[in-house]
Amino acid sequence: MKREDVLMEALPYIQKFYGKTIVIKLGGHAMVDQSILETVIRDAVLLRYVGMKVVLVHGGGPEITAKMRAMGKEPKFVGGLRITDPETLEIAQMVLVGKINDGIVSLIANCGTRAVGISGNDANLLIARKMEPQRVMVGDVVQEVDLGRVGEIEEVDPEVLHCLLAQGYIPVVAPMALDRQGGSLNINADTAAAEIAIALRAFKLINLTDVDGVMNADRTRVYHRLTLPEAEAMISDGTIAGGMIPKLEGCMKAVRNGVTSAHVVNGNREHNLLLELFTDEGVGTMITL
Ligand SMILES: Nc1ncnc2c1ncn2[C@@H]1O[C@H](COP(=O)(O)OP(=O)(O)O)[C@@H](O)[C@H]1O
Ligand SMILES: CC(=O)N[C@@H](CCC(=O)OP(=O)(O)O)C(=O)O
Repeated sequence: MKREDVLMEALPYIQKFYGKTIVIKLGGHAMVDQSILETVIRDAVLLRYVGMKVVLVHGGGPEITAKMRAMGKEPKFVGGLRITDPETLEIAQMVLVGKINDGIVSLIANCGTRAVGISGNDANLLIARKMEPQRVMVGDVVQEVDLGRVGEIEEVDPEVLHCLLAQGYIPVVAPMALDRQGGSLNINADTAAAEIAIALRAFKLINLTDVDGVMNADRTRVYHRLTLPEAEAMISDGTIAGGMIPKLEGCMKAVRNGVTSAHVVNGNREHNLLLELFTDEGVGTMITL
């Protein structure tokens, strides 16, 4: 395809998305290569300059895991959620807020754009309550597992994001929340991104991760489009596992609550964000009603 054709293919999409809000979730597994991360950030800045309101929500699971191991702690997950004792909460806060959030803001600044890093703790953005113990199968027996300081989002106050977007800043959000007593809770970043997309009445939620999209059970095929019933069936029959569970559940909740489409895209391939948004065929999985 000629270079001018590429630009012309993008035009109807640029027109359609102009002025719309897009929430981009940057998964920890999509941030392992610094040079690719830099291209993702440049793509996000481009979206901002073609008129979209861009909000970034980031994860950092692999880095939290690495830091825990370095401190002699073995991470444990239930349904893709990290069991978070008080020490793990401190590590998560340090990694997510102190390191990753700050790093993304700096990368955006390097692209000549102003970003503001916040966490869900700021300005009542995310209010959560401690998650109820989860039932898990251990052998043939159902056991209840307390996840510790893991939060379930109860309320989102998007005012701070509206203010930042109106002033032209790119908000960069770390997935923490406060409970009603002012204590911090660890929030899965996919869930945080979905709730923020809903509260902002975003047009799109894009999940950047390390696989080409939602795949079948033996991981040989990527689904380019999924409806809610299809996605639900894949969760029930166990095709969806680990970190993909909160991701797909977040996408489904977003779509059920007014977000036009939610996407799962491989963020480890350069410019996939632009290709998903601005080409006819896209590159990942698009989830719609
Ligand atoms: N059906 C599925 N299709 C694609 N990926 C899946 C599926 N089920 C589980 N996964 C796993 O989900 C992972 C992505 O979730 P996660 O590790 O939490 O990523 P991130 O850190 O980007 O949020 C993939 O690397 C893959 O191993
Ligand atoms: C409760 C819970 O699991 N919180 C996540 C927060 C970070 C995250 O979600 O990072 P990814 O997007 O890279 O997976 C965690 O501690 O790993």
